[in-house]
Amino acid sequence: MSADITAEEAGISWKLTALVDRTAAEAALAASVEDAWDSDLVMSAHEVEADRYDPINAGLWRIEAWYPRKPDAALRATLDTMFDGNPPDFALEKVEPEDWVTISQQAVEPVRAGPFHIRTPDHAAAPEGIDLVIPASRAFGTGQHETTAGCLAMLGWLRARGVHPRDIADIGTGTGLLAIGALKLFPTANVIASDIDPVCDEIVRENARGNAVPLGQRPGALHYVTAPGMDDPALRARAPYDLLIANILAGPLITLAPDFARAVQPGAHVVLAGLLTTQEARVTRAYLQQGLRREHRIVDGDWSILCLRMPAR
Ligand SMILES: C[S@@+](CC[C@H](N)C(=O)[O-])C[C@H]1O[C@@H](n2cnc3c(N)ncnc32)[C@H](O)[C@@H]1O
Repeated sequence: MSADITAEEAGISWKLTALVDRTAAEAALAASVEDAWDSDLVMSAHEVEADRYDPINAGLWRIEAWYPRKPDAALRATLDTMFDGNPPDFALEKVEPEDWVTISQQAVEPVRAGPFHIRTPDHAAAPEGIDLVIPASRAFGTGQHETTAGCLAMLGWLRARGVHPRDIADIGTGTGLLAIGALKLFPTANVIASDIDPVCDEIVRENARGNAVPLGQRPGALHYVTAPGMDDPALRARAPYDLLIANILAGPLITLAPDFARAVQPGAHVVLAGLLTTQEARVTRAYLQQGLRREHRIVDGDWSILCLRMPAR
């Protein structure tokens, strides 16, 4: 690293780990969403399962958190908020930069999710199922993750119930997989996909071409924009949507609830993912407060995938 590049710019981050009881873990998760999620700390918590390597800590919760800078006063203040002035002793580990997305996508095996079969170009098409081809890339969304697979399964569930959306938005599209899947299921829909990360622009376009999905602003085509949340003229102009999909994270999903509710029409479905089962109640509450109703949920491991609906007039 050269002297004038900061550790953060070089991609170095710090991982914090601690074991706490369930009450402390749940209070910290709640605070991470409601009070401090806009800090740079990203946190998850999982109950420690009893196994032969760790029988003693079974029942405790392992908190894992990542911070993009060397731990500082701002981090201490955030942890004080999360743990009500009494944070546990965190073990600290420096994490060297790696292209985690690409690494996690190497050697990915084909996945079945709802009516879809997702594979890389190295694998053969399956004899049945809607074939989606997504090569490894620097964006999230190969179908391997529970949240992506759950969203695809939720699209299949909607289709099986006779839902035929015409105006679809996929917010936080990553590789574009959900938007492309939506177009395969609903081939005459207007589909717009967006991501806050500019790297997705080229990747979504390549994946659209690789799956014979036309790009453009007409029915049956995919339009892509780089934007945070709904903050883009094209996203606003195409509203109201009758299907909005967002696989992001619990904190942003809660913050975006009013924007999403404003962007959908009566009777519209909203598919949300990126939330742990422990975060489901808080995310659901944010959307119920905006007038939506619960329609369906899929739970896969620690992850919940929600389908909510704006009541028809
Ligand atoms: C978990 S990935 C999901 C990718 C893909 N939709 C899938 O289901 O696999 C979340 C994506 O949301 C994007 N994202 C995060 N916050 C966002 C925001 N406020 N607005 C738009 N995109 C966001 C990230 O850059 C990332 O690509």
